[in-house]
Amino acid sequence: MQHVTAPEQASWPQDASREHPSEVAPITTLDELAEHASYSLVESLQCDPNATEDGVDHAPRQVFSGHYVPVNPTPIPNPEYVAHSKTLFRELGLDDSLARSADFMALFSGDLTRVPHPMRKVGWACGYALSIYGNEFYQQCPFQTGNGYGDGRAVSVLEAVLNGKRREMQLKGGGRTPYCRGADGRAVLRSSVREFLAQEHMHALGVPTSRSLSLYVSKTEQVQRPWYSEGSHSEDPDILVQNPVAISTRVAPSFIRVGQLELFARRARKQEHPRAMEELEQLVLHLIDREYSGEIDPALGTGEKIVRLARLFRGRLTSLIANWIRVGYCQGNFNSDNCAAGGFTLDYGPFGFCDAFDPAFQPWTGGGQHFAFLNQPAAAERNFHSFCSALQPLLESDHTRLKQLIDIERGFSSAMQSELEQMWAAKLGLSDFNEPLVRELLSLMAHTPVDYTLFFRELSAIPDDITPLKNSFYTEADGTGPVRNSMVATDPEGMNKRWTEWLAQWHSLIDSGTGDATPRSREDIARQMKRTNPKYSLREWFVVPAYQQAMNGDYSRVHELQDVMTQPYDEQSSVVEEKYYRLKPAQYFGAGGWSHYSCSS
Ligand SMILES: Nc1ncnc2c1ncn2[C@@H]1O[C@H](COP(=O)(O)OP(=O)(O)OP(=O)(O)O)[C@@H](O)[C@H]1O
Ligand SMILES: [Mg+2]
Repeated sequence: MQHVTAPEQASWPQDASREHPSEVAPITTLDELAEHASYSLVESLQCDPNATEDGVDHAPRQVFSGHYVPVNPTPIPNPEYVAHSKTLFRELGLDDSLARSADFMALFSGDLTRVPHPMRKVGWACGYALSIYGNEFYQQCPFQTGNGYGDGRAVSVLEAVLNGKRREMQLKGGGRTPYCRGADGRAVLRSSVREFLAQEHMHALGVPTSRSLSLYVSKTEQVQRPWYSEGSHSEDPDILVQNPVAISTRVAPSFIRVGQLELFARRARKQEHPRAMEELEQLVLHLIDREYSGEIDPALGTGEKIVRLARLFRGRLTSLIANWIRVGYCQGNFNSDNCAAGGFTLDYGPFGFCDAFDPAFQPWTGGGQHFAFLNQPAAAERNFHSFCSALQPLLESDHTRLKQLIDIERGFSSAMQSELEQMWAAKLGLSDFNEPLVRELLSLMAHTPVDYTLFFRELSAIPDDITPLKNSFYTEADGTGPVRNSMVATDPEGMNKRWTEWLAQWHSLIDSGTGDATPRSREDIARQMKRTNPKYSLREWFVVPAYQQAMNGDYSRVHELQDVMTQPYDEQSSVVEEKYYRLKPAQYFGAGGWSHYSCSS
């Protein structure tokens, strides 16, 4: 797990050599991949007793108990290869040729009928509950009970141990499940391209995340989704568009969400059935096994494991949120059902990367301010509350540990604060957090306004005066976008003065080396800052042309973005720089689909 720690250690890009499989020859066939299949979830957890074995279970219904439902994915017809992640293939020990091979493609476009033994011919979907900003919801369930909510279009198809790590592979858009709530179970190419690119970009940024394995599109099946007409500035979509359906496969140690623990805790609390408490405990122990086995000794008793789990998840979650803010990422809809209990980023639907810095940046119109960019620490705290509440029933008779759990929950905001302070210090090349410096910076950044990514990258060169920083300032005086009412428009001289004063203060801090055991040169500091502040981020206005072209069968832009965005800290070529190291053009501010969206699926 990456932590925002001392600047010397703040080297977020993953060490590629660690990801490379050992000398073992890469897997080139599905038969070889099948040898690694190992289904811990279905083997150790409870199946819905009302489920059919063949997984033909595609209509909305209530699932009252059990951790999973066997579900047969619905393949997309006439699948075509769009992309695969070479980086993840290498980590898993898969040969690139597999991605275009017929049987691999069949499996990861939803056809399990021909998979080799011991792969299972049926996938599985899980139920989960929803809390929005810490408040329990039932309304989203068609039965108003919570029993019909969960993986509505996500179907896991494989668990395998590859290169010594257990991974689950989950189709997104794999058709209807009992949790589909009457919807089509599909994902369109647009949203699939977004999620596919974003997952690998986040990994390259050094932010824990689910990963992208593959992306296939149907050449013949399309579905309708609400969207924006060309040039629309409306908040809500104003037209319906036909979109090809696609299946992307994501990979993680598990897909257990905070909402999933909540579902079982709610049942246990209400004693909905005789095995409810046991099912909650099984799920929690399974989570520990899948996500925390390296840090929690299996020999410990359950109570102690639970306390350690809470402490570890708190550490991962606070580090995750600090990393999101470090790279300008807004999840957009950080409910408990989009919060992975393993502490990594999950569900790239409503997300966006900040262009013009705004603490209230929120690309998803349905998300509200509570899930906005700098409110994410507070949203995470609510999810952590939901997480701890779900563990509580298991400690009811163990007062000492219950008290420890409560203390861990209470400590969230100071743990979060400390992660944020280390993150801001690292972004600024400092060893210590300096509150007035950061406060003034955030105010200046918002009021100027500046481009979040460009600003920190320009600053990373440690300029002598503010001239280079101005490359990151939005200056169009056309009264649109972020410039309206900004300092650039209303008080340019005052703005220059404040920036100059701020820069002088920052210079004096980096040159004084406060907090450093051995003083660092400006070159060292700049190097560290450039590994903390990415040069490239996956802005929506880069992704739109990529999915638009992909909808016409041209995937070259997707591949180009994949390439650029998986080396986000590197300078890259001048061609790349010209194209992707840029301020967002004024016409995209406020444009539906480019700056905001209400439908993310
Ligand atoms: N087209 C669809 N058909 C069936 N269920 C859907 C569809 N779109 C979304 N859902 C379900 O609605 C719920 C909320 O949607 P949300 O946008 O969070 O999900 P998502 O992007 O599909 O999910 P995930 O969190 O799995 O990445 C989820 O439980 C999801 O499975
Ligand atoms: Mg979701």
